[in-house]
Order: sequence, then structure tokens, then C-alpha cells
Amino acid sequence: MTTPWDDWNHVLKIDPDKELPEGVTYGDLCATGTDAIEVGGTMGITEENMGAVIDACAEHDVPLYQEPSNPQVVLEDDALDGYLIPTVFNAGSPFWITEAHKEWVRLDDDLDWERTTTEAYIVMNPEADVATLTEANCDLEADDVAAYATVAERMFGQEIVYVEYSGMLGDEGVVDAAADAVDDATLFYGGGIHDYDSAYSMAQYADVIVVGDLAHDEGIEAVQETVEAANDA
Ligand SMILES: CC(C)=CCC/C(C)=C/CC/C(C)=C/CC/C(C)=C/COP(=O)(O)OP(=O)(O)O
Ligand SMILES: O=P(O)(O)OC[C@@H](O)CO
Ligand SMILES: [Mg+2]
Repeated sequence: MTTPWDDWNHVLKIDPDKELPEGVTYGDLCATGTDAIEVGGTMGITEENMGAVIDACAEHDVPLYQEPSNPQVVLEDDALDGYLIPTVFNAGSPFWITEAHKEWVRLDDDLDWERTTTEAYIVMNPEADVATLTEANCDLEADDVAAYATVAERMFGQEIVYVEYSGMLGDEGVVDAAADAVDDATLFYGGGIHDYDSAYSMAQYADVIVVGDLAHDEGIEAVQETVEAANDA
């Protein structure tokens, strides 16, 4: 089976709860050469701020995905290429593994399955909001992460395995082990990518690198460097 993310090297994750640097527009971010935009964040996400970013990106020619942090902020919008729905494999509460999903399905009997894919998250930075929210057990070695990646792919049929270090640059050995563990699944890596070298270091192992805060903190040139590294690696 071919999926859109088979061909991606770089994803830009825009957090609707964060400002853009002075002079930077959503259009500029869409034109950085990134392979896709993911709109999402953990804290402060509303239908309104999600919708505003999706509207602003919709006019530009880049694949656009929503990554909802809970069922209440999922937006039905034809401008979206799809929905990437997290499930946190190392969450401390089943709510973030399957329960939120069960509630979503229970309350919406007309879900757009054609455009819906899950992302099997392994959350690794205990300081990140996503780790606190989901009570993730981040005390994992490379072999634990590799085993989670295998479970996600082989036992749960996940198309996307996401090693998430949001806010810090991860351990290359962990990402390498996750990359070795997956076969057909696409490995996403995100966290702390801030320049060409950090992007290249993770893109050696991951199929797709995800860049987040850099867009909000630094702007266009910095993001473009990471796109270049993702394509070089
Ligand atoms: C069933 C549906 C529709 C949704 C549930 C989705 C789940 C399980 C979400 C749990 C994990 C989560 C909150 C994912 C959001 C994406 C993410 C990890 C963003 C990064 O967040 P941080 O960088 O930690 O947070 P901030 O940047 O907002 O502080
Ligand atoms: O914001 P950063 O640290 O780049 O992390 C990107 C992404 O993995 C967050 O979900
Ligand atoms: Mg973040």
C-alpha cells in the first residue's frame, strides 16, 4: 500500500496556540518546501484557533493535516487532506490510548475513515506538555522504544510510528533503534530540531522529521535549513 507519507521527508507542525515571528505569515511557512503541514499542539487548542490556522494554510499548495489533541477540536473541512490522530502507546492512562478514540467514535457516527489515520506515539520527553497530560512513562531505553515500535507495526497495524521528544533533541540511539524495528511503517521523529545539523542527525534514521517550535521561535530561513537537511539525509 502506498501512503502520502511514504514520500515525505519533512513535516512542519504549526501550533495554533502559538504566535508566528514578526513578519512571518502562514503562507511563508507553507512555502518553505516542507512536504506537509500538521496543525496541532497539546495545550490551548480550540476549534477557533485550529480553524484560523487551517483557513490560513488552505489557500496554499501544500498537503494539510489536522492533528487533534482531543475529539472536541476535530474540524470537518474539505481543505484538509486528512486527520492524523495520535494514540500514545506509553501513556499512563488508557484514555490517551483508546478511550478518547472510543468517545470520538461514539459521538460521531459519520467519521471520515478515508481521510483518517492514527499515529502511534512514543512520548520520550518527561518535561513536555504531552508527557504530563498523558502521564507517559518516558523512562524507556532504546530496546523498549524499538519494542513499542514493533508492537505498533506488527500487532496494531500502525502505518505511522512517532518518536516524540517535543521540546528537546532526542537520543540518536533511540531513534536508530526505532528505525531498525519498523519495516513497513513510516517512522516520524519530532523534538528539538533547530538547525541543519540537528535535522540531519535525526533524518538519518527517521523517515520523516517533524519541526515544530522552530517555526514559531525563529521563522522561515531556520525552517528551510531543516527541509534541506531532511532532503539531503
Ligand atoms: C480521538 C481524538 C480525536 C483525539 C485524541 C488524541 C490523543 C490521544 C492525544 C494525546 C496526545 C496529544 C495531546 C497529541 C497532540 C500533538 C502533540 C504531541 C503536540 C506536541 O505537544 P507539546 O509540544 O508537548 O505541547 P505544546 O507545544 O502545546 O506545549
Ligand atoms: O516543537 P518541537 O520540539 O520541534 O517538536 C516537534 C513535534 O514533534 C511536536 O509534536
Ligand atoms: Mg510543542
